[in-house]
Amino acid sequence: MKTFESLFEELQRRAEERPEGSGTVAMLDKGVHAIGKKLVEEAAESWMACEHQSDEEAAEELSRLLYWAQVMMVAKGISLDDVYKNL
Ligand SMILES: N=c1c2ncn([C@@H]3O[C@H](COP(=O)(O)OP(=O)(O)OP(=O)(O)O)[C@@H](O)[C@H]3O)c2ncn1[C@@H]1O[C@H](COP(=O)(O)O)[C@@H](O)[C@H]1O
Repeated sequence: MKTFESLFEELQRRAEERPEGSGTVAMLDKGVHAIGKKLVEEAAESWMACEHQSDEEAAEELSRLLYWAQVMMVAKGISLDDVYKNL
């Protein structure tokens, strides 16, 4: 199963290798403003799912929120350690 750490490594590899068809690469090219909009959108969808939908749907939305947080980290060059030291 994928973990937070393994997804982050995968996204960093995408940024380095820039494979054809990667949605992550496309969004990294759009930049922080566009990524920020997706981050906020998924945060709102996570909130709504947690209030009004099933636990499974809430978990799905929350997984997307984590993905977009990671895309933002890659875009900004922020490492896992940079984030973890604040936890
Ligand atoms: N975990 C994710 C992931 N979670 C969310 N998303 C993106 O976030 C979007 C949000 O989904 P929604 O259902 O909310 O769709 P939406 O808001 O209607 O989507 P849009 O039409 O606005 O894109 C999805 O369409 C994906 O673009 C993800 N995109 C990629 N990954 C993983 O990231 C890795 C790299 O992916 P690629 O860069 O695409 O190869 C792979 O392991 C993928 O599984």
